[in-house]
Amino acid sequence: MLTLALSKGRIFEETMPMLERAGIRVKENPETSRKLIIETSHPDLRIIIVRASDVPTYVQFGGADLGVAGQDVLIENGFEGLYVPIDLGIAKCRMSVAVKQGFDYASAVKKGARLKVASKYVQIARDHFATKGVHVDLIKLYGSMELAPLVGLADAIVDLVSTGSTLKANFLEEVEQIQEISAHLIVNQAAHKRQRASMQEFLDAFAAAASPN
Ligand SMILES: Nc1ncnc2c1ncn2[C@@H]1O[C@H](COP(=O)(O)OP(=O)(O)OP(=O)(O)O)[C@@H](O)[C@H]1O
Ligand SMILES: O=P(O)(O)OC[C@H]1O[C@H](OP(=O)(O)OP(=O)(O)O)[C@H](O)[C@@H]1O
Repeated sequence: MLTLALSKGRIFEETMPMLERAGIRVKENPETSRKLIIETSHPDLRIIIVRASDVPTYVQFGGADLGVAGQDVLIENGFEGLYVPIDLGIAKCRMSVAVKQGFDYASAVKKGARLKVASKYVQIARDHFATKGVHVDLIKLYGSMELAPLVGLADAIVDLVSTGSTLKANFLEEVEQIQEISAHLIVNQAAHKRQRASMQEFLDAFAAAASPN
């Protein structure tokens, strides 16, 4: 039996069609069921439902053999113990820097100002500003990052952007794109070595269903 870790919401919704293309049906809908372990129509595959940011942890420590996680979560978590074989091309968005409309980010950077940056993605933010040579004070948040510049908590945020409508609704603007993000299949390295044959069927199914960039 192999265990696949998924998070509720867009990762689950966008992974389902991939499994269905391989003829695998999931027996419960996590949006309506309270169950955290869900059987599939495949006798050798079950799904566990965890927080998006916990998917790499479950896979890394063997609580799951496989998982689907965004690159944002992977970069923040680190890749230790993980094999990342397939860019699934789902949950596509980008990691960006955003500021309050009217804040002159370019000249603040040019002047060498020290910026207060709020983000859930502190590792990505730290690396980005270090590469640019910009001094920042990082403020770790767990959600609603868009609020931080509006109430004076931060000059800028580092967050995911897709349509841009969340930024627009909160009078923010995207001033820098850090990187494109999509969800990847991740595999426990030890499980991959041990169970290569039984895993290959699922790796092939995901590879066939993936639509990478
Ligand atoms: N607006 C978006 N459009 C497309 N993909 C997105 C968007 N926002 C996030 N994602 C991607 O989908 C993944 C899962 O996002 P989701 O919103 O389900 O979890 P989360 O709320 O960020 O995680 P957690 O519950 O752990 O805080 C993210 O890690 C990211 O890779
Ligand atoms: O550019 P947009 O299309 O508006 O998407 C961007 C929003 O999407 C993500 O939030 P998400 O939708 O995951 O909100 P949630 O974490 O509250 O579910 C992200 O944190 C942004 O707030």
